[in-house]
Amino acid sequence: MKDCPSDVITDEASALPLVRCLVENGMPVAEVTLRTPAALSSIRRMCEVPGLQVGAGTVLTVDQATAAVDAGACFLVSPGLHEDVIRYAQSVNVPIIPGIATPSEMARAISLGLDLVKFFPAEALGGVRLLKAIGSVYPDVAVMPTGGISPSNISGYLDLPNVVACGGSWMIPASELAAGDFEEIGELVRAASELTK
Ligand SMILES: O=C(O)C(=O)C[C@H](O)[C@H](O)COP(=O)(O)O
Repeated sequence: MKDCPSDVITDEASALPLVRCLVENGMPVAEVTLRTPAALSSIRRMCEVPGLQVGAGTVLTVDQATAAVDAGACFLVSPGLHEDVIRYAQSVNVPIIPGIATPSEMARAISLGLDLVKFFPAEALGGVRLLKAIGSVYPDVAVMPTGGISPSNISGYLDLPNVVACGGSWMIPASELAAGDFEEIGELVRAASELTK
């Protein structure tokens, strides 16, 4: 099964019910983006619950990376190649998945010792067509596309041999999360995890 992590939390009170909802509906990995003041405390609370691997996303600086690791994040995700963040993650042995958008950035990622990158923002860049072309020349680097992925286009990505996971926020809509509608979120999560089997 390829995993599909996701995404933004604005209120740490949502963290624990969200973890239960993700785990019960077959989602073993979640990325909490560091885009809200509640992100770090949410990561901390989510990590207390077994059954879910919680990572931090939108990690742009070494300070953020350090805080995320201190909060318990077991992987880090960045939108681009932040070399100081990559070196920090490597120095503390925490998996880092930085974003690449071109063959040159892929080459740079390889020279930094990476064998897993994010392809971001996937749909805006050219989607499956561009990723297939990049994968044909860098087949040994595993890729996690994110950005604009949805139930209508995810299978095209998952079918590519170098794609090991996809990320997306569609299964946790902000309005449902704010309203605490974990029934609806659960349905979307279950449907998403079915898509990856
Ligand atoms: O900044 C990062 O490190 C990220 O991981 C970005 C997220 O992957 C995308 O924001 C998800 O994109 P959507 O599914 O289109 O909402």
